[in-house]
Amino acid sequence: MTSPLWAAPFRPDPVDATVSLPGSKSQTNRALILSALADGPSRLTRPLVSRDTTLMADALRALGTGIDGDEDAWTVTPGAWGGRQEPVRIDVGLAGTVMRFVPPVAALVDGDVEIDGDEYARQRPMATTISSLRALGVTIDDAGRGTMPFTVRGAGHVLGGPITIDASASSQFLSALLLVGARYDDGIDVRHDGPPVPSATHVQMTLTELRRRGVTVTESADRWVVAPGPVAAYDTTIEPDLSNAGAFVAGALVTGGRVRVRHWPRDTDQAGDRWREIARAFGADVGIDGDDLVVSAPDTLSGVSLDLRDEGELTPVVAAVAATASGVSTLTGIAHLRGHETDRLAAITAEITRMGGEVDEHPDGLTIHPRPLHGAELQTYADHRMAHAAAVLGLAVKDVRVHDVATTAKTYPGFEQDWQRFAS
Ligand SMILES: O=C(O)C1=C[C@@H](OP(=O)(O)O)[C@@H](O)[C@H](O)C1
Ligand SMILES: C=C(OP(=O)(O)O)C(=O)O
Repeated sequence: MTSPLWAAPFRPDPVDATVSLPGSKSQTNRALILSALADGPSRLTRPLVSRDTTLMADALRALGTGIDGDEDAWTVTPGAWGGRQEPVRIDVGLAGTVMRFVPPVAALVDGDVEIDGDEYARQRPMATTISSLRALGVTIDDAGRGTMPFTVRGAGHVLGGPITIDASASSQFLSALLLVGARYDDGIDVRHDGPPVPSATHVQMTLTELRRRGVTVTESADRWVVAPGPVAAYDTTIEPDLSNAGAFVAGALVTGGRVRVRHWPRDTDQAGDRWREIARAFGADVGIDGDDLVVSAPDTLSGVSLDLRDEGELTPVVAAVAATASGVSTLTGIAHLRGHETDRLAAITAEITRMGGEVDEHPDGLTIHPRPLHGAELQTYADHRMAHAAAVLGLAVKDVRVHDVATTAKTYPGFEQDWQRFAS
């Protein structure tokens, strides 16, 4: 079900706001997976409670994990992996982390686990998940589709060992195997063969989270080795989601304003930390004040030239800012965004064009030209980040109405209310 048309708040003068963000999706879902595989209970403080993380928690519960608590903290109690289990069906929604991270874990139960998701999820790339599990000896029934729905017929354990995959369509194929690898009999030794793996920051986050839990993982060019062994229980506090913070930084940029983002972590693997460099590239003044990030926009935004391969998820909001800049912007390294929640390169091009903007769509990027923009009804394609981009454009340009802003609940329930407050 989609939400009614939303009149995005317009702000003709500079915003000056302070915001606090909900927790990181990528950290929460990694912490859930690793806690479910651990040798004892773990506590997650300030987890993100959103559609993607609820789907992950429900998936792990279906596989025997105990997850209890409230919005402030969850306790994750691992089940006994390897036991016989009745057939279950897992709903992955449109969550890449759930659809790619859960099947290699489902292979550890002795029983059938059906994996399916939203209608559009069936179009997201999944062939590498299916072929890599098959190469590791796991039986998968996908009726020859190479996409969802499919059934993992787990045997209670996975041999693991050496495997070669092509993770160029999504880093999540690689992270998925690394996250579970310690619990495979021989660990996992993954080689990547293909065009570059995107989202290096997310792969780094996977390695950091494994090491925090005592897992031995080594990396060299295009090869990652996880030793078999226990995953230590680990209590963790989830950082604020910096990719979602990007919408607010962008809101300050497009209005010539200022934003203070509370509790910006000093040392983080989050892709959104790149916003510090991105805001500077647009001409902003960016500083750390105590625990906070403070971004002050220039009077006129410069065009930017950015390779976003390692932080592709930032692209829709970066593109929205670029559409309001005074110069041409080029965003490159992002062919893999065509397999995200929607084909984001096509979606960004269509929506900015709808407002009178001009975008050249390339196989692996976008060129965005400075053009006067006008109000329009913007589509969001069940994509939370297209909704954030639409909100940013609506702040800068009068009369923007947005279809299905509620899709932001994928990673940020309450976005609409927080944005309204930010804009007023
Ligand atoms: O591992 C993760 O948490 C993610 C990895 C990235 O996926 P891709 O490599 O498919 O872009 C990113 O875009 C996604 O939002 C989250
Ligand atoms: C690509 C994204 O999500 P997912 O985890 O569904 O791949 C995203 O959040 O931008």
